[in-house]
Amino acid sequence: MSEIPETQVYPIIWQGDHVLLIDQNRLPADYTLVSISRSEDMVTAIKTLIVRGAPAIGIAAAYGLYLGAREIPTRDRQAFLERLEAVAEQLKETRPDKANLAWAIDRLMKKARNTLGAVEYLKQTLLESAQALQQADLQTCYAIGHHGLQALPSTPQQLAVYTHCNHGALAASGYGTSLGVVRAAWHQGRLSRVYAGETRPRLQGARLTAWECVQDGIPVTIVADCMAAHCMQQGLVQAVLVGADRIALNGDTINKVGTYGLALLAKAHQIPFFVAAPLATVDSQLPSGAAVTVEENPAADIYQIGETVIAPEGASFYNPAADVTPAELITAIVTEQGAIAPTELSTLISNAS
Ligand SMILES: CSC[C@@H](O)[C@@H](O)C(=O)COP(=O)(O)O
Repeated sequence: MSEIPETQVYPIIWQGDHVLLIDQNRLPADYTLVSISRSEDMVTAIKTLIVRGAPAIGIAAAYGLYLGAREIPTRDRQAFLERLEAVAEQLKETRPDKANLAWAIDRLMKKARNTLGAVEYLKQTLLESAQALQQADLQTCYAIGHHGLQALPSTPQQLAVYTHCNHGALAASGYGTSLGVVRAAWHQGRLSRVYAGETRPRLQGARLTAWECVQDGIPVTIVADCMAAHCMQQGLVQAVLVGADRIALNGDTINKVGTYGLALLAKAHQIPFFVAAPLATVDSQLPSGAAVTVEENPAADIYQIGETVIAPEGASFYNPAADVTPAELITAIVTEQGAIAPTELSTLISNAS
């Protein structure tokens, strides 16, 4: 693997007895750290998108579980595990679309149940497990960056890529999934520019992806979402890179609303469309995306921008958080184990488990 450049952005920082989160709602205007000492505050931070992006949410929730465990006074192991289960459920309900959330919580709960010893020891084990998860995710992001770089079209020598939402360092433990591929390409001289779709309504592309690119000196052009087709038609981009909230076993991918439209456009313009995500984002209980229902976000996201109302009274609003991209529109899914065709995913998962 080529040398891994350092990234300066770590959205979740364990500070000895509490967690610091970069407040992603305030970027890029303000770089503010929010201190989280209680599980309940982590629940709020995830629900309000202070921390966001599927892998980052998984890690934040893992720390949230430890913070919740710390608050449980009993020394009785069974009673402790029962109360911990309730904390786990509360965390899992925060943003259920994100596969990494249940994945992380289930892993820690299994660890707690299978660890022998006193309650205090279980608590310490939960903290160490959350930290290990965070470290492993960073390595995963580096591996995704490496494999994604190999999967990019070999010509032209320098590519411009189109991205949607934010799947960068801010959305993981650092470095990023799809934006990890961007970083790897940039450091290998294979990237000319990122076209960051602004990603209405919450503007994660304009606010967060563009901010990360600027921090790293990566040339970035922000476009409104409605300009994607035009950019492709004009030959401005040679690949589309997105992340994933959840991937079904057949490769159907649930991600920020707008992803499906981009996949259709990429196919129409014969541009490769890559999904980059850790295997933790694959839901082994989900055979396909056919029956998936997605979260809906508040109507206010649509009828106002900041504090300004932009829509007439009397209109109604529809604000799905995500959409489903059928596997046949995806050129490759880039995981920490390599870039594969969506049809190869179920075999990879059964070999990994
Ligand atoms: C590496 S993050 C992958 C996805 O979670 C990402 O693409 C995305 O859609 C994030 O949505 P968000 O609603 O901002 O959490």
